[in-house]
Amino acid sequence: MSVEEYADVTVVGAGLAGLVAARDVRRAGLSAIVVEARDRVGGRTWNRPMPDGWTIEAGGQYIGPTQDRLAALAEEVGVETFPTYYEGRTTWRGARTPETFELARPVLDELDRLAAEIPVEAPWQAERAREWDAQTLHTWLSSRVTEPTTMALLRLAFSSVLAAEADELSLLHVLTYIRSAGSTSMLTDVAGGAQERRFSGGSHLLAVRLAERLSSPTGTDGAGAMGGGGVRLGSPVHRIRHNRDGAVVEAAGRLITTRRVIVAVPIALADRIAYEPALPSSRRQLHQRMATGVTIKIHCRYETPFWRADGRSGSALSPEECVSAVFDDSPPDGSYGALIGFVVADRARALARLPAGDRRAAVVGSFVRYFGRQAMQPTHYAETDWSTEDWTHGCYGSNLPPGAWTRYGPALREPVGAIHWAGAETSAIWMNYMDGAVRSGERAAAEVVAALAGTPGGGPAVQAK
Ligand SMILES: Cc1cc2nc3c(=O)[nH]c(=O)nc-3n(C[C@H](O)[C@H](O)[C@H](O)COP(=O)(O)OP(=O)(O)OC[C@H]3O[C@@H](n4cnc5c(N)ncnc54)[C@H](O)[C@@H]3O)c2cc1C
Repeated sequence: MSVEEYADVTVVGAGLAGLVAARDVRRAGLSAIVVEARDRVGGRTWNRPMPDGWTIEAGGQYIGPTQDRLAALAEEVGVETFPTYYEGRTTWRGARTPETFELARPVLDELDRLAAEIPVEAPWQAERAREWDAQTLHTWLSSRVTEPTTMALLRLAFSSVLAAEADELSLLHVLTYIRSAGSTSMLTDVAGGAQERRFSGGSHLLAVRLAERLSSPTGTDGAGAMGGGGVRLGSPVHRIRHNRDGAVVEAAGRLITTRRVIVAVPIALADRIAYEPALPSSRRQLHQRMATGVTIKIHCRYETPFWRADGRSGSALSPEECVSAVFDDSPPDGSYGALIGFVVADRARALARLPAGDRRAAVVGSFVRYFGRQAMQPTHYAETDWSTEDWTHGCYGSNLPPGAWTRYGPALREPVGAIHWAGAETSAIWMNYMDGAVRSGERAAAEVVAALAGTPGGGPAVQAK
């Protein structure tokens, strides 16, 4: 027996995108139910409790300049930020020549110039869209860079940002990504870039507090009355029956009749839901091409941030190490030391094939080569392999291979009857980032509210049974 419910709007997915969409729908006086597969909210933001009593920020954690919608949300729910520790020198490991970094600069500048030609809302309409979408980032880099260490550096920069190798990515996708963030340096930098600040208590608090407000029995969020609804955990949606006027959303143990649906899940996961009638072919094909990145996030905790005494920032990079990017993740008071490391793309695929003991040895080995023998014995060690998370499949976000943006890009945000699309992947600004997730939720809610304005309520045209 399923629980039968009604809501003006049903949101699939209680990540930041879905929760923000529900907030805005309810602010417009409509009811909204958020249906979430996991037994927690937050999706790719996650204060993950570890068995030995510590908590790690396993998912997205940084906020930077121009991420204004995320900043506004943090202010609204009372979560403060603090600067990422970045004093001292960055540690580099790997072959380099005196020109390695110098030769990369003009290449990055050219990418920034090309990205500026992209219409942010419609990359497929760029004048050179077909030409750029017909090649991988690697093909393009190979036509510009002959010096091997510069090539390795550039491949490292993009694999760190997109969690995919340069030969997996359409050049148009990479340019779209750069355009959506503003520039390559916005993507890669700590100071002045996307890694500039962290959230006190973790970014997961944003989702937790939003969900608390949505579930509040008083039905208010401090900004005026809200429509009813709430968040239903442990309810994976497996089917949506829909037409122009409404839908029935079927989740484990639930049947929700609704006037509009907002699907706010990673695009690859949107394909796990059955749609009746079937989605248009362009939308379906987009689902099948938008592949998640591959990342294993590492946390190592130490008694002290010992690298600081050595004049090191705790940031480290290497095209040769298993852990190719590292940051200081210690608390603001430095009361203990913490490093986070990112194992991405081909390195993550290789690491995931090893048994647990060998994985730890490979990861800690990288930290030791970066910071010396003191890194050998972390007091705590954790890996989060997002590819094994059944309701995420990979991270940080999703990417398109050659030929997909120009063929299927227009389907990215186009509603299908009563179904609207949100999620960080659908944002024109800060695509694949938390800020993009917030923006996408706001956009999808505005679409739905506009679509329902002036239409009579009282139940959809699709029957529950
Ligand atoms: C390791 C890592 C590091 C990152 N670093 C950063 C960073 O520093 N800064 C930054 O801005 N971004 C970062 N990101 C990306 C950022 O976390 C995401 O872009 C953002 O959180 C996505 O939010 P979302 O709501 O679009 O999707 P999600 O958070 O993925 O939410 C989707 C929700 O839908 C649920 N779901 C899926 N399928 C179903 C179904 N069938 N039925 C019901 N529910 C379903 C999922 O369980 C999930 O809760 C990082 C991500 C990861 C994983």
